[in-house]
Amino acid sequence: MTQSHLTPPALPMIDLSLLDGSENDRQQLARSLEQACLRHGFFYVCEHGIDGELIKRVFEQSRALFDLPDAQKEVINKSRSPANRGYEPLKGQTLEPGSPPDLKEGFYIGEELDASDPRVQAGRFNQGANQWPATLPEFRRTMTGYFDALNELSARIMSALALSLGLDEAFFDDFCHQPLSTLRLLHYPPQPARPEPGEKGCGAHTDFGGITILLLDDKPGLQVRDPHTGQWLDAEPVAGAFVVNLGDMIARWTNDRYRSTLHRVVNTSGEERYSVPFFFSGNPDHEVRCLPTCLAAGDQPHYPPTTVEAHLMEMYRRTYA
Ligand SMILES: O=C(O)CCC(=O)C(=O)O
Ligand SMILES: [Fe+2]
Repeated sequence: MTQSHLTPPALPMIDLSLLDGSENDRQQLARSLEQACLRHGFFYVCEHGIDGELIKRVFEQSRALFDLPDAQKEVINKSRSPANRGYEPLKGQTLEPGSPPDLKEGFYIGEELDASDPRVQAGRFNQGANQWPATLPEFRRTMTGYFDALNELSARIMSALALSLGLDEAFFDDFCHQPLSTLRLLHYPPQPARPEPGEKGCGAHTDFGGITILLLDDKPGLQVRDPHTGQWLDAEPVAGAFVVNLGDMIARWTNDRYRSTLHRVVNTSGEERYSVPFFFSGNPDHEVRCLPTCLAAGDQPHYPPTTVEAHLMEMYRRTYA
């Protein structure tokens, strides 16, 4: 056994199967999730029910995509898509203002909506068709299967979050209905021997939306800033578990009781690193407002109500400005 197996993970582990257990189990889940959200806003989730074979295929297809010749990736460049779907080249995003561009390439997938869908006709934010790689026959089916599975998993995690906040488990059902979700494939080449000052795989940032479910390969690199000590913790991959983190919307719901947490990636593994974040942002029309259980008597909400769509548009505007 190597040393890393003996070191407990830096972040708490949440067993999601407790959601289907006894009342005691559900209380245990609620309390451990509450602690995880208050302490880090970042945690591992195991017993999540997602098929390991599907996860294997997602990584295979992701690798195959990034291995395509540049010319084939260019044909499906994200800049050709009104819904922000497709390929984002290396250094295409700068998540940490003032730092060099991120040393990663990416690929964005969302719900497949054709031009006749009312949401597309109305020009709603990020809604539309995907751009699929023509030369990878298994890619679309694999990613669509994973996308659907993670929408369901997200809804379960939202139920658990509701319990952790003293709410009915169905509280977020309206939020979870017809959600706006983004599946993002990422590839981080090894950092160059002499990186630019401040150069990272992914600059320090918080995620915009509701929750993020992050699938990691076996390479380290993800670092999470401890909100209480300011230290950067290494979030090592744990086989069979996802990393889940709270996005910026959570502060609006909870009046800053739960917060999103800064994180970044520095791929010093010396090898290629692949990860697959899934951003669950919920129903675009859902109104995000201070939760009844998060407003003590005499307190005022720190944020005015907004909608999911308005919140996301504002966050995108700031990052890609
Ligand atoms: O690759 C990772 O481990 C993290 C990616 C991430 O934070 C993001 O895409 O928002
Ligand atoms: Fe992130």
